Amino acid sequence: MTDGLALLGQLPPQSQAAIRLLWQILPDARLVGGVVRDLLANRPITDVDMATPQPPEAVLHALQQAGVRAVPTGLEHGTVTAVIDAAPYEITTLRRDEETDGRHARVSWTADWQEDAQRRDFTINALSLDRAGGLHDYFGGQADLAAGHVRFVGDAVLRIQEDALRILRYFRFQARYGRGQPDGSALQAISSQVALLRGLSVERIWSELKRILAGPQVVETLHLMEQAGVLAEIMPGGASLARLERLVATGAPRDPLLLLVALAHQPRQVVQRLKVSRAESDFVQALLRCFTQEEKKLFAQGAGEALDDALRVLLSEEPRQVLLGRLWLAEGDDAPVMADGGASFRTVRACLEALETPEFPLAGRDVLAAGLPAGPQVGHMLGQVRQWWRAGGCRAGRVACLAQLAAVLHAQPH
Ligand SMILES: Nc1ccn([C@@H]2O[C@H](COP(=O)(O)OP(=O)(O)OP(=O)(O)O)[C@@H](O)[C@H]2O)c(=O)n1
Repeated sequence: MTDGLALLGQLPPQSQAAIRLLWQILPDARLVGGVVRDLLANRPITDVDMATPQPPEAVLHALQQAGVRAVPTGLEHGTVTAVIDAAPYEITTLRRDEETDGRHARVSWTADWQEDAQRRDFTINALSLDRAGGLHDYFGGQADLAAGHVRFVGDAVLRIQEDALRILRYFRFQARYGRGQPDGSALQAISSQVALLRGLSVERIWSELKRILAGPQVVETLHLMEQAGVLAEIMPGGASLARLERLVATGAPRDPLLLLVALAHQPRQVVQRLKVSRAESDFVQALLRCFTQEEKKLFAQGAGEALDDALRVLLSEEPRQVLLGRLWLAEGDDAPVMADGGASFRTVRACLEALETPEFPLAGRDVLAAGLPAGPQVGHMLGQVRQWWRAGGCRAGRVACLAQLAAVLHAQPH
């Protein structure tokens, strides 16, 4: 028999020690769900879930007896969270669904591992790993994972009706693990249940969509979502894949927000409706600003001092990631009108990457030290010198800026 821990080599040492301790306290517990899938797929582990045939009160008691902090995070669902070295480990009692309305399930405990596996969404998520290293695979999940098949456990329609988020989870796993011909019956089931997506919170939709957009098989997966009528449901204002495909084909970074802008017809409307975070929304708004005709003309000229100056000025205003993202979008859209079919965009990107972010070298105290009394004119004066600094391609250093400040002050009417 292999030691269960021997398979955990890719986990950080802290998690390995925690699981070792939990297996000492609850020897019949198993690792379940995503952690087993990702261990087998050799992928980074995000969180560790365990299941046990012990009822939650017994789990709570055993952990407390062993001196482990235990929080009853969802006793009615059988979940106790052990906190070890400030990291949470969810331990859930094996469950069977008594009834569900698609959002809330009434559950009862069971000691039957297969029954618990049967209520999970996909075969690749229904695997469990015991302390002795035994892998329990009731529905062929290991073979599906190896073959890149995402299959529902049992009846796909029922699984979706239990929780409509599973429609998006299906595509998330498809984008991450899917290979070859997708399961036709799953797609048919999804098409028939697509209206259930309307009952999901926008936060849950966005969280899944972001992960779909980050998946290696994003293009193929979005095509499936389009065919199944899912994209139309979750993208207000509509979506089309051509621009995103061009972006991916040119080798753009797989940034979910960049891909979202390329995908959505109305990206502003989408980020508003999906209630994305403030930082994400700001990033999208910034990506959507277009380069001016003058900037594009400069880009078309290729590398040189004028381009470096223009890019330095842009960098003094906006984060590098935004500018790079906007360049990728512009390349996809404008390559045909550029004389060299987009080669200059590559040059512009390379120049941008090579430049340091310019920092305006003066602050308010320099204006005060130059003799101006405190007040709104300090900011005004700084602004004037900054404008001069930008007009010169943000090249001037501190000494030159101080000289310019003195000159502007001198020229002021007294
Ligand atoms: N709608 C859902 C959500 C979760 N699960 C089950 O609960 C496990 C844990 O779910 P979650 O932590 O949300 O996702 P993971 O599969 O663990 O994936 P990841 O950790 O990458 O988010 C899943 O593997 C699956 O067995 C399910 O059956 N149906």
